Amino acid sequence: MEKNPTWTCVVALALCGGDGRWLMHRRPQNKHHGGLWEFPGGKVEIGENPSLALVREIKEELGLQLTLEELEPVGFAQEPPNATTAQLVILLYKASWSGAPIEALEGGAIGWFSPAELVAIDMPPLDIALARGLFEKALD
Ligand SMILES: Nc1nc2c([nH]c(=O)n2[C@H]2C[C@H](O)[C@@H](COP(=O)(O)OP(=O)(O)OP(=O)(O)O)O2)c(=O)[nH]1
Repeated sequence: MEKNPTWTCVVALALCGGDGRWLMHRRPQNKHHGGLWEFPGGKVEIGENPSLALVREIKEELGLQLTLEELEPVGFAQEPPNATTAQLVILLYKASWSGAPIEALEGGAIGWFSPAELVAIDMPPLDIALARGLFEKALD
């Protein structure tokens, strides 16, 4: 069996506001995938629980204190195996938000999008698959 021990686990959040729009974060220009819109989140650290990693990332990036109970796993996407770089595996969770306005605390920008708008913005390849899976029923 071929083994790929170098994959990287990323956790990401699909956050739905009270008006049915979803939050996306625009990556700072100087980063990998700079300028593209992504679900907020980040890399899971070695030995870290994925849901706890997402709670940590969202606190750092958006200043929101989510609880584990609020996070619903809704899908995942993974890069094809690749001999030269670590394969990304993204776990997507869903939560709702109707509290105070949110800002991007670590650079970049945030935006709120309807499902139809969200699937049309510029995103990294894995996010296109995640967004389509998330809104499969809504877009039919
Ligand atoms: N947070 C997040 N990252 C994503 C998404 N889609 C996607 O391809 N990625 C990639 C970008 C990054 O390479 C990696 C997440 O790492 P990160 O959010 O901690 O970003 P980072 O700036 O620390 O990563 P990097 O500079 O090392 O690339 O996953 C997404 O929807 N959300």
